[in-house]
Amino acid sequence: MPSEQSIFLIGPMGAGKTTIGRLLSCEMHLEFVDSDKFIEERCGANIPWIFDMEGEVGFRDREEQAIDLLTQRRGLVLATGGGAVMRAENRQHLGSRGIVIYLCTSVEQQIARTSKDKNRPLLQTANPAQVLRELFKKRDPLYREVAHVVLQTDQRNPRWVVNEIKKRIKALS
Ligand SMILES: Nc1ncnc2c1ncn2[C@@H]1O[C@H](COP(=O)(O)OP(=O)(O)O)[C@@H](O)[C@H]1O
Ligand SMILES: O=C(O)C1=C[C@@H](OP(=O)(O)O)[C@@H](O)[C@H](O)C1
Ligand SMILES: [Mg+2]
Repeated sequence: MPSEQSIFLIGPMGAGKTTIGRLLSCEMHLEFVDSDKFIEERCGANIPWIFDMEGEVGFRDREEQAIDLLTQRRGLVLATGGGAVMRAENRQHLGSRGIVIYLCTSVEQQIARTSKDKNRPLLQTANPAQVLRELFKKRDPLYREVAHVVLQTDQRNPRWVVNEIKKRIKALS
């Protein structure tokens, strides 16, 4: 892969985008950016606060700006937020500016990985599994539309996922 190529991780909450992205960037000696962290730093507030004060639309507007800026950078591993694929502009930027990896996972695994974390506003409900199932129905086709590589991560440890991504990227060239 040309060294300046960027890698964009997409997929639902708890798929491991942030965790895998950080590890992958170390292994490949690329810069790592998490779009949620980038938004929080630019805004000076955390994601729950942005959802509270500006609503989901306010967050999505910030996310769209972040995705546009970050996908223009070269040599980056970018972990996106799970809803980034909802806007067509984001899909266009992700799909055309780098290699897009869809990290898939089951709702059961998502619940296991996210239940102790209170920083995902969409999951602070009585029935997060139901929310995740509905989001999956809407978003899975969008993840697949934009992905160059689709990888199932259930029961796979982060090290395995990173190695598999490296293999799959090599196979693309
Ligand atoms: N492949 C994996 N195996 C085991 N635990 C994982 C794996 N991927 C992520 N995790 C754990 O799941 C939680 C959520 O991961 P995170 O990277 O924040 O997901 P995302 O950014 O896709 O929402 C973290 O505690 C992380 O350590
Ligand atoms: O799926 C979503 O709509 C969201 C996913 C979160 O990121 P992770 O996928 O990294 O948890 C974060 O962007 C925000 O809470 C909304
Ligand atoms: Mg994340």
